[in-house]
Amino acid sequence: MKKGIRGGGPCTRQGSGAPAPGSGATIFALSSGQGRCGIAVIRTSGPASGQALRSLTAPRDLPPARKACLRLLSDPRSEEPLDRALVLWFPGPQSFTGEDCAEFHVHGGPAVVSGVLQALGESAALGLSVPGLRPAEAGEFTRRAFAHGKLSLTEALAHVEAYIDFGEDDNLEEGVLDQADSEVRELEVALGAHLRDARRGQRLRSGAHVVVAGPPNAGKSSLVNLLSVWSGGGAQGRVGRKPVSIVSPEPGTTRDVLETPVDLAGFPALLSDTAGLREGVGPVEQEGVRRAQKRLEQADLILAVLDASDLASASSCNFLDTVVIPAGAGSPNGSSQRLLLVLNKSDLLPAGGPDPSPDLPPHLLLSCLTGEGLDGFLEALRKELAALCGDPSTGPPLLTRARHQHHLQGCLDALGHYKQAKDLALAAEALRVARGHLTRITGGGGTEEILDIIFRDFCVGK
Ligand SMILES: Nc1nc2c(ncn2[C@@H]2O[C@H](COP(=O)(O)OP(=O)(O)OP(=O)(O)O)[C@@H](O)[C@H]2O)c(=O)[nH]1
Ligand SMILES: [K+]
Ligand SMILES: [Mg+2]
Repeated sequence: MKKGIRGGGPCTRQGSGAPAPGSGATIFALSSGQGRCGIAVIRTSGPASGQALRSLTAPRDLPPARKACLRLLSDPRSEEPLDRALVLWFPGPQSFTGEDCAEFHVHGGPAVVSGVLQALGESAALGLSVPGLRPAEAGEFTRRAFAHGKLSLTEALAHVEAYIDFGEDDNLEEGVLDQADSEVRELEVALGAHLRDARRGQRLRSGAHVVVAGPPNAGKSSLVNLLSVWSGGGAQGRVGRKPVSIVSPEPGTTRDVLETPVDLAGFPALLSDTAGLREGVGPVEQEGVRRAQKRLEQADLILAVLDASDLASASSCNFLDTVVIPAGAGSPNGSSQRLLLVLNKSDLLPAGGPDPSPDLPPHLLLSCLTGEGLDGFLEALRKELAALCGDPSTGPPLLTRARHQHHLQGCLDALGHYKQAKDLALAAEALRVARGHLTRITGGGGTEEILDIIFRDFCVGK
């Protein structure tokens, strides 16, 4: 029954000459197998389907939607009876193609079938009451179904396979390939987005890397301690954690990277305090600066801290130029590193005075000393983390399992092979591999569903 795929030969990946979908014409075709069978199904698709149905069953009205009714079919021109048949009316968009469709289930003898097909064709030729009715091109029903979004990707792949396996007769479903190409492109985009989500899922499980950086004495360690206490529940009245970093008025207090696991608004994070970034210092502090810079590169989120009352200093300007501005303009390595700019020590500014830095990139004013601006800062932080980790309550489903990631990547690779395949057999094989990966993610059901489609639409193996 199954012939297996063909290699090379005339079977190249070229589209059929079938008209573009949605050209407005109403098409008809025998959609069950040719030859002797108990019941033959003749389908129409397009705006004149209702009229076609009425003209063959005159003087009766359209049957109720999607209900099989027994009707006497007769030739609209000669009024000669053709057959007693079951007819079905599928008003679009709830139909196979998405357009108005009609089905005639006639007794399968060749005389009856050709009589009905002829009647449909003649009614068009005579321009009786059914304008624009013509025989369907090969694959045209499927193409229309695609055009109206009626075929899922799995179905599309099944159609392509069916074409390879069974399409050696005249009923070539070539048009389906163009559609499969565009479906594959869409799928590639969607898979790429899901794979990027995979990193977000990892962050959600193991914590985002949040690195506090800035020039010396900006108040980085003060902010780390504040967050650490707050995340320990201090702000909610529970017992706070002990401060972890040494705070002092002496610039260059923090010399090493200090890590604290914290829970920020429900998001796990690894918070790193770092040495103040400056040049021209002794070897120990220099090493601290080197480590700070290394840690910055690994950050998912940079909390950039400046002293709001010291924005014009060389170290502030240098930090803005080398860290803040480049991150704002999109990180150099194209990663999804984010940055939140905090102007600390707002208590040192004149009360209610103008923003000291209207020219800076978007920023928040905060005082670690008085707690002023803390709520706004925490809310901004929560948003950043939600963007990084994916908000489980609102975001897209996260890929948290490595197995999913593996199969998505496998599918994406196979789609790449599909696009490069010069030969239809290789293209189909790539699609099989791609679909195999997908069904392993979605779990079961795939093969049965696909066989269903093959048998329904291609009437193979009756
Ligand atoms: N007025 C005021 N002083 C602050 C504020 N935050 C921190 N300070 C003070 O600023 C000084 C430096 O604070 P740190 O937290 O040690 O600053 P740092 O950025 O970690 O400094 P280094 O580790 O030396 O780079 C300390 O004396 C803090 O008490 C604030 O919001 N307002
Ligand atoms: K300090
Ligand atoms: Mg410090």
